[in-house]
Amino acid sequence: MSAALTIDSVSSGYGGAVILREASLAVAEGEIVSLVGKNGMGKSTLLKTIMGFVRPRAGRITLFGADITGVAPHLLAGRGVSYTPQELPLFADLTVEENLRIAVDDRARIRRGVEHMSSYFPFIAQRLKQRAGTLSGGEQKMLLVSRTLMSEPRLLLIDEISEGLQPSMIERLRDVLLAERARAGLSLLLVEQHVSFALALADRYAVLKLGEIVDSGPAKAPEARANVIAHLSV
Ligand SMILES: Nc1ncnc2c1ncn2[C@@H]1O[C@H](COP(=O)(O)OP(=O)(O)OP(=O)(O)O)[C@@H](O)[C@H]1O
Repeated sequence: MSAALTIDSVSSGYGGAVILREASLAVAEGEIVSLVGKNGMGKSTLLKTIMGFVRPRAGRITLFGADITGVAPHLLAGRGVSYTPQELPLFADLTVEENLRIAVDDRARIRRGVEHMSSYFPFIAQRLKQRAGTLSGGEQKMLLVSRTLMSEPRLLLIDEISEGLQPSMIERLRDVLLAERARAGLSLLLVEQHVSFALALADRYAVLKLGEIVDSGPAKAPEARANVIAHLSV
């Protein structure tokens, strides 16, 4: 399997603070990797460094074989990667439909995309004219995931999407992301605190501790859950 993403000995940080310390991780094409770790270990920083919001100080990042180390975020758009940050970047005053249109500019694709996403999240078809800011927190997250999927990324980076979601929404989200992987061969790097969701969705987990990947393994191995919980509790 060829790599969708490789992070090779990448260091980065903010001002004088070094956060990522020669972190290395790869996501194969079609693979789902869950990145777990305690608060403040650098998980979001890793995603932001991949996306060029934080400049790498050392190391190399490749996307589908092309070197993207230090490439600015706006230049990454159109290269098949899509990023869902922890903060919800929706336009609160725009309608559901207008928010979805941001992902695609072709009318036929918008129509097909809205239909497809509504098959996953029926509220979308029912609330196309509702302002996004008036949706519930969970619905806003589903709208954001829909918008991201409508851009048909080959690699999706998602930061803590399960936070604040009720169990049935989390299960729905897991099913949707697995369905999209099966349908479109999507690769996924997921930052997650919700261990059950992280392992149920992923092929592989990786643990980030003080800016380094300190453990990784198959997510469905019998010992995976205990390993991850041990890392999160010490
Ligand atoms: N813009 C910033 N400027 C300075 N320091 C920052 C900035 N963003 C994050 N940090 C610091 O970098 C460290 C890693 O933060 P990061 O958000 O990457 O961790 P995380 O593992 O995603 O944590 P959490 O699980 O709490 O979201 C933290 O100490 C944080 O305070």
